[in-house]
Amino acid sequence: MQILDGKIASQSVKEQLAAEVHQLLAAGNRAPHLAAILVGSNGASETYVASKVKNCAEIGFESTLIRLNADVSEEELLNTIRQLNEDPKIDGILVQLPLPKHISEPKVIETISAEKDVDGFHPVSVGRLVQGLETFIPATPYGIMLMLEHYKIPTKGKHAVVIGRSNIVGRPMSVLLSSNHPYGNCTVTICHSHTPDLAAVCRQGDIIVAALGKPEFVTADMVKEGAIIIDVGITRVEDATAKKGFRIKGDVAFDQVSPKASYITPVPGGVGLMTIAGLMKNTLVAYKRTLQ
Ligand SMILES: NC(=O)C1=CN([C@@H]2O[C@H](COP(=O)(O)OP(=O)(O)OC[C@H]3O[C@@H](n4cnc5c(N)ncnc54)[C@H](OP(=O)(O)O)[C@@H]3O)[C@@H](O)[C@H]2O)C=CC1
Ligand SMILES: Nc1nc(=O)c2c([nH]1)NC[C@@H]1CN(c3ccc(C(=O)N[C@@H](CCC(=O)O)C(=O)O)cc3)C=[N+]21
Repeated sequence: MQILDGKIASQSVKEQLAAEVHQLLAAGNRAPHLAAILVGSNGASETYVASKVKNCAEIGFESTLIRLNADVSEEELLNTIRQLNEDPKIDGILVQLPLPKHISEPKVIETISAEKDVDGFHPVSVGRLVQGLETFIPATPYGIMLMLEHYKIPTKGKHAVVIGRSNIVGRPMSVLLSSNHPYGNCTVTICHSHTPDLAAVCRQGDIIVAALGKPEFVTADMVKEGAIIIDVGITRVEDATAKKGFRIKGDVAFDQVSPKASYITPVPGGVGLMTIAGLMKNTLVAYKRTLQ
């Protein structure tokens, strides 16, 4: 069993990005610039956005964090996005999800200019992904592909079982794994809450991507010997003995599943870090298009 270390793999991606930014700056160009919008304050979202801002600084990107109150009107949020769309100094725009209930997420996502949609959530980006055209790939599935690439794990011809069909993880993941991509060409089964006998489906998986948001859902009896296990889940579970009063748990029962796996991603320290690397790569692409 080998652990797929998100720290090592994301560091390698970020070093490549930093080197590229260094060259661009030396040639007299401005720095790539990511704008992140955070509506309200939610502990987990705060952590992710802070991490995105910190990663931008590490690789030489500029970033702007725009904080809006939880009771901001939908129109005000849309206007903020429109201003960023028009701003030539901004290359990528990200609106942290989830949003408060009174705001329509699809409306917000469609308002972001497709050229700056570094999250890859815009219908144009999704359509291009499905058609196999060049596009912004949603950061988490992109990060998983980068992880497979870093560790050179062959996927061709394998049966991949993806648990979860969300727009941000499960659905785009299933599209990528089934696509004609160097780390795709899998036969994919996508599962959700109406899948009968999920355990039996999982046991057929040479690769399992767990993205359902239920801590330690995938247990050893659901996993084929030698399977590749990608754990996307991030759930904060209260734990009085932990430093911050909570622990982060993945969707896979790591201790019992890891002895059966050929490769497995830990949580934390796995897919989450690759997600940020994917976002940074998308931002650099958006930036480079503005130079042409
Ligand atoms: N590491 C990272 O970078 C990221 C981690 N995450 C984490 O990944 C997890 C999933 O996130 P996200 O996709 O946004 O979550 P959603 O809640 O949007 O989607 C969850 C999906 O899992 C399915 N599901 C839920 N329960 C079951 C079940 N018992 N059996 C089978 N399928 C089930 C749902 O089915 P149905 O559609 O039928 O409701 C749904 O399709 C969360 O823990 C989240 O925090 C998310 C983004 C990035
Ligand atoms: N518009 C939008 N884009 C997103 O990409 C997006 C989003 N909304 N909403 C929420 C999810 C979640 N997400 C994560 C990013 C980084 C880690 C991450 O860095 N995890 C680390 C640290 C975990 C921790 O300490 O909390 C790890 O797994 O080791 C996790 C999860 C991005 N998301």
